[in-house]
Amino acid sequence: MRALDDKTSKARNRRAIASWNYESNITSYNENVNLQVALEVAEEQKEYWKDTMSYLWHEYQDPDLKRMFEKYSKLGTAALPEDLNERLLQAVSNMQSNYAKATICDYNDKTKCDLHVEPEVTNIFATSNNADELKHTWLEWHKAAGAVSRGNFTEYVAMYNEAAKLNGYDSVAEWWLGEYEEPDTESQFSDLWAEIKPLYQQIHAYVRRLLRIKYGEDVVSARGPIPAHLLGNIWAQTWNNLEKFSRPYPDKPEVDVTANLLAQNYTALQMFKVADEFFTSLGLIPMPDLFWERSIIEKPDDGRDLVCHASAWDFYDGEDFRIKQCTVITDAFFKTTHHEMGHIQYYLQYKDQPVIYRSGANPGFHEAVGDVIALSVATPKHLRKMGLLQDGPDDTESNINQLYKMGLDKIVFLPFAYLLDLFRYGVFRGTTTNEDYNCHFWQLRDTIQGIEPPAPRSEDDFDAAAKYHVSADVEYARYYISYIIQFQFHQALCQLAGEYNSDDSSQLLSNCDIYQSLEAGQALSNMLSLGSSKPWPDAMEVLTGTRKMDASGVLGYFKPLHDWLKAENERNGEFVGWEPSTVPYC
Ligand SMILES: C=C(C[SeH])C(=O)N1CCC[C@H]1C(=O)O
Ligand SMILES: [Zn+2]
Repeated sequence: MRALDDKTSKARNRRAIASWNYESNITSYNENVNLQVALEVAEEQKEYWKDTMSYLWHEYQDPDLKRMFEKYSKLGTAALPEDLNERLLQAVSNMQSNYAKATICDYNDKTKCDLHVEPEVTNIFATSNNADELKHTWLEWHKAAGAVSRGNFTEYVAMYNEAAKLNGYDSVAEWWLGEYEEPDTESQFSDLWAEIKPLYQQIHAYVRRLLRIKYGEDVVSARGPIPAHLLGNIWAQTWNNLEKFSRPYPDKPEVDVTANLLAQNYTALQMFKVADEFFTSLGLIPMPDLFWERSIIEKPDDGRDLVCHASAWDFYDGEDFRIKQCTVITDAFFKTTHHEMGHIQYYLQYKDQPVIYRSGANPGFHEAVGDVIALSVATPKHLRKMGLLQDGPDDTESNINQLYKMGLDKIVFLPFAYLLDLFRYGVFRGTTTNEDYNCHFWQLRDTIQGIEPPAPRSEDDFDAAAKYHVSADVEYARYYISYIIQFQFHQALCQLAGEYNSDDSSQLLSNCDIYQSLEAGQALSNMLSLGSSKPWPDAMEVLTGTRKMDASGVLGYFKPLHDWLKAENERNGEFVGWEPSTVPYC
């Protein structure tokens, strides 16, 4: 096992270096080297795999050894014959490169056609109140980043499904769901959504009313879905840019730190240093020197093409861990910095595990670590401690405003994250074919998320690929699960930090800040250091004492807001829920 571990560590290290070089500087040379290294490593893995499978590991009694062999037995895409693996890698590389290089023309200045999704398109959606500008930008981005990738996506699905079958799965859908290691994972996901949906419908109805007032009845209907281009985000996945004009108590101060970050001349490096200090205040591991030397934390200004979408990297040598993000000094990026640093902390916590166990207990765990920390950072109490928020009232109205701001990020995100992989499960299983990609995508957006496209859509479009993770082959249920379990983790950590007691209604979970709690830090470390060496319920139990992913955390956290929204929607006679869209999209 030791020898296999070393070989696997070196192989993964080689792959990570080639991928990093390509994604941080997209040239045809770097793209080809990345492809070649991936193919070479796949051939090496095939050799190790034949040798590993020569052992009668199914008979082993030692559960740990058996778990390791079980994980090694999944060869992944390396199971493909080399020519099919090359086609798969090329298809993903084409989509990823297209997404990274995609640019559109500005609405106001038709000669300015160098707008990327980060930072320009993101900034337009954060600041514009011009429905026509937003519609133009939405349509242009979905054409440049989505429709173009339809052919490569179809090739990717075919090759990836071949690999799934060679790994013993009916399709990639079962492979992705298999990463959660429970036979009823798919119904667990659906049951969780059924519990959360009523809360989402309330915030959806409240926001739709205010958008109707702002843009008028003929743009935002009273009983229909909300047009996707009016929600402050190019994918309509989080709506926090609507907080300014829609918070429940507008006369109470807004809780957005962007202005203060800028006023205090925060740099990207300072945001990273502040995030690092929160983790070390819990007794967790500081970012190593190599991290500060090799990370890319701002968009390079040398005109290169690169993948700007934030990412955290493990180079599987126990020393080299990096973040790559095109940081902009905003409230949103302050959160993203903590999110990415949560990945690095997890890598550091399990770096002494066998390589095969150096991953999250399940994919949702990895996405939850940084967000759990950010739940404490985002409290007015903590932001004031950091001098990022003026002193202000700590009354019920302010708490509702705070919960609303959090809800525009966390509640709103859940149906989006859930449907993105419902869509791809259908594609991988063949119930959605390339004749109805866009029709089925918008049926899910309409029925589950209650949003509609700003203009008619057809199969000349392919809007799903305009989302990074679809173009870059990144599974997305991990975020859906993260946004549920992070509240279970937060509750456990807050109790350990003495910041929350379920019997004491005066201590709100949404006002808990675990900063400097060594007890909380130790409990978190005890869970993270396991990596994927144990089934995720064991890891969950170490921190929370429970073995289930359940919605009680998120529903408990937002209960005061849920009650307020119900009363407010009733008071306004607002229709809760939505009728099917009348915009043609099939
Ligand atoms: C920040 C990352 C890198 Se793992 C990310 O992709 N996230 C974090 C929130 C959800 C998802 C997204 O941006 O769509
Ligand atoms: Zn992440």
